Amino acid sequence: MLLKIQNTNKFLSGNIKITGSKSETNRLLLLQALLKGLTIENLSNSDDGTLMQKALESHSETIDIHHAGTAMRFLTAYFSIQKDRKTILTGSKRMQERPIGILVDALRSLGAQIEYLKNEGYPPLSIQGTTLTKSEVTLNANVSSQYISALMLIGATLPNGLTILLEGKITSVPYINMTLQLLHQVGIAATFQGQSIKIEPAQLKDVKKNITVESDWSSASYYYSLVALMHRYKEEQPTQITISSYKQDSLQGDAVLAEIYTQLGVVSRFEKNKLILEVDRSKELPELLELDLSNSPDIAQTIAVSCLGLGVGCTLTGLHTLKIKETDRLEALHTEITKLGGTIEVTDKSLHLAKMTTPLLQNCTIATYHDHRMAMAFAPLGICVPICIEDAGVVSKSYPYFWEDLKTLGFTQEIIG
Ligand SMILES: O=C(O)C1=C[C@@H](OP(=O)(O)O)[C@@H](O)[C@H](O)C1
Ligand SMILES: C=C(OP(=O)(O)O)C(=O)O
Repeated sequence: MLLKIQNTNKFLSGNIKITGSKSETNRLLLLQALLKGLTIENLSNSDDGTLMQKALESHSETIDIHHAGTAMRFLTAYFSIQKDRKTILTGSKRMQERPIGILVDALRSLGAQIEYLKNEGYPPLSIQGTTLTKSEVTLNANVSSQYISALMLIGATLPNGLTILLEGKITSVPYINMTLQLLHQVGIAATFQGQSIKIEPAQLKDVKKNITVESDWSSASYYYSLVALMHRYKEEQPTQITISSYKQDSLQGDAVLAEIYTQLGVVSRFEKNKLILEVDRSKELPELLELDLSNSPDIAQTIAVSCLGLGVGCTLTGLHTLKIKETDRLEALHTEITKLGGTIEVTDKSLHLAKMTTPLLQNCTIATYHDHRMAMAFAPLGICVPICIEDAGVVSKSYPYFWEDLKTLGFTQEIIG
């Protein structure tokens, strides 16, 4: 579906309800499968969450998790400990290009029986469930934190618990802390200090616990971007978006958005569990925004596109994980920002966008490369120029109602192909 979107009113007001964090959802679903008695509210309605839930309920030998990175990594660990069960875990073409060797090596060193069915180091995997007998593992922590979270989630089921020793600079640290906090919430003792994580063994009986998932901050980023772009328009244009349900003490690292976007003229405040976003037109925008996003890689595309639309230059570093996500996000940003008239340079771990001084090119068609965040990151530019988004349905990976929600904010949408 090729979607042409724009917001000619230059008017932005509305209330948006976003469902639970997909990261928290997929951790809690796995813990629920191990613990029983755990109930979860405000689950993510994302494809990734639904696929995870179905995979955990399935009795089939072959399980296809499509594009869901967390499901692939977390379920590799989960099926490794399902004694006497054989599982073939596969995913989309892109998933078969996303490396998993570090996690497989770590699980094998603990006693897991995992074989590669196609390419060494990549899904699909054949997993023969067994009891993992060892209790200490060392792995490289600089490629994906999901490998570490996967081990943490099953750690308490091992007879002697699990000590995870991390080598190198740890990436996406808030996601590891999220896993740690959720383990604590379900009563599993765990610590994370320096380069070492320790999970105590636990009797995984009925926990009788109800957890309400906070809404997804990565999804909230597109509204921060929209409000920031209103900085371009005159004083009289009302701008207020309320999004719910959020917490001031979030487990999600992407909550750092609130702080980052103050630099781009967005003021956000809490009213109970509602987050109210407004534009601060008196804010003088920087010439250049410099950020290290190694702790919040999923908001890199949103921020780069906000800067493009606002005519702010940006240097984003700590982006080494972007090349192995749903697409090579650095290359994808390079191609699509160039189409709009921007000047951008990328390396394998950073990007630099020059301050744009000419208007954005109109009616560009943005390719999305099977990446939900490419579609959603570029959509807010519809407040500046008419823009076409290719394969718009791709948003369902994390935010299936994104286009409907955008419509309620006055965006017109026309399917043109
Ligand atoms: O653990 C998680 O829920 C996630 C961790 C991050 O991945 P990396 O650790 O691979 O950067 C993030 O990009 C992804 O969307 C979700
Ligand atoms: C990278 C992402 O997801 P995953 O790695 O879980 O596929 C994402 O949602 O941006």
